[in-house]
Amino acid sequence: MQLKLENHPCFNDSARHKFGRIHLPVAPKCNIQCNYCNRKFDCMNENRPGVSSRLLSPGQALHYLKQAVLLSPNISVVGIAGPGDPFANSEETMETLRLVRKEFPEMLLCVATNGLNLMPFIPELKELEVSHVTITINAIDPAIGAEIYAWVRHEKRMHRDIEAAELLIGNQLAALSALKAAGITAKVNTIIIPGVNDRHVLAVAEKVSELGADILNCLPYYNTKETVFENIEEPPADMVADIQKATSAFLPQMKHCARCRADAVGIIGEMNSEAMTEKLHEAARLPKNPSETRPYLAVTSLEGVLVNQHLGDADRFLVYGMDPATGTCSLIDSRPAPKPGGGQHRWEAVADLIGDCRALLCSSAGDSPTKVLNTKGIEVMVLEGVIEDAVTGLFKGEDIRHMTRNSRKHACSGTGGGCG
Ligand SMILES: C[S@@+](CC[C@H](N)C(=O)[O-])C[C@H]1O[C@@H](n2cnc3c(N)ncnc32)[C@H](O)[C@@H]1O
Ligand code: SF4
Ligand code: SF4
Repeated sequence: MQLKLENHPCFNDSARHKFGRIHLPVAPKCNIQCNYCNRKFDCMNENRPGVSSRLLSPGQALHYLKQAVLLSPNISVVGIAGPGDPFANSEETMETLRLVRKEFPEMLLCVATNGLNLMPFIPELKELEVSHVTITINAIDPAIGAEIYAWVRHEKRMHRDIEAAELLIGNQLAALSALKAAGITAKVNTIIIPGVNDRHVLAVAEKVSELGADILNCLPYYNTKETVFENIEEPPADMVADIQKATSAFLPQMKHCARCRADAVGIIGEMNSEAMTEKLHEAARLPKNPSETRPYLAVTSLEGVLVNQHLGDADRFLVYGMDPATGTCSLIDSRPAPKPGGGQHRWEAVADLIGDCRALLCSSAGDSPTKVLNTKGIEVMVLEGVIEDAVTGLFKGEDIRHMTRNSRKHACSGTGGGCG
């Protein structure tokens, strides 16, 4: 199938009023922290990068896409742009791209990334005919990069200061060259941050043009609360225009970027419609794999109010269901746990016991039971808090990462979403 590359509304100015894009919010985590990005808040009226009203699994995303194209048949591009970084969630990202490519052979595929972990995936992106990739490159000088990035986490190691910026910039530039070698159209996003990199954008443009970038998107930084840069003013329009003019000596410019949400859908610049938002929320309420029928959630709890018991200590599993008519959750069963001992067999018995549950919620769990339950299709979610809040949130497809115990370890596994 010949893809119609000219129909991408972000890369082709003349296509933007005719064709729409859809962002599938399947990538919540990020592997770096930009000092201007906060993905914690979502307000449906807020149109900024890094926010998404729901998160989807790859299966849910495919279901949503099928509904979305019925409502908006002019969608020509499926993109993954967060809410975090596609390649900090590489399994979910690649699985989503595979599912979409299989079901929609004519669709343009697009990803927007910080580029840190892009390189290993370029061969498969090429194979899947992902035609457009955006890398956000805000600096090529590590001293300036060190002011923009609080930290970078790569291959299980944390990096800070100049070392972090050097690693990130090195990987970004190498990935850009590799994208071009693979024949993929590459856009570079550079966020203009007054007093930080505004005098450096020209140098970025020159370097990325040398490496073969196809188009540059110099977009104004958006002032966002609860970020390191929250006291920096947004750049005035004339600063943005001057930078775009100067950098056009090196590269064609994208000037109509709307700094979209990670769940943006439809024509660029228009708000998501209510009907579309309802489809997104509906998809998020489905089981992670929508073709599975596992209607319940299992919980371990000492007293039946809080998720507060280690899986290994559970003497019974509380099973919760949701009444789709009323949207209310209730306890439907309490199932005695198999007796301790028996190693692997005990966990297999637990998996059978709660085989109608899509996930087990507990305050901690060992690697071995987690593995057995995962293999049987039951997700083990380690979290703490009120049972009712957790199960209602999960059944409704809401973001409950504030309850997960891992979320307290790394600031950037917070909520939210956006693209480039
Ligand atoms: C939310 S990110 C998701 C994709 C990927 N993590 C990245 O950074 O390219 C999408 C785009 O939004 C931009 N962005 C995030 N917060 C922003 C802000 N406060 N102002 C302007 N652009 C922002 C990012 O720099 C990136 O170009
Ligand atoms: S999601 Fe994108 S913009 Fe936000 S911290 Fe990660 S890389 Fe930076
Ligand atoms: S954020 Fe900019 S590049 Fe990304 S989809 Fe919106 S308009 Fe296109």
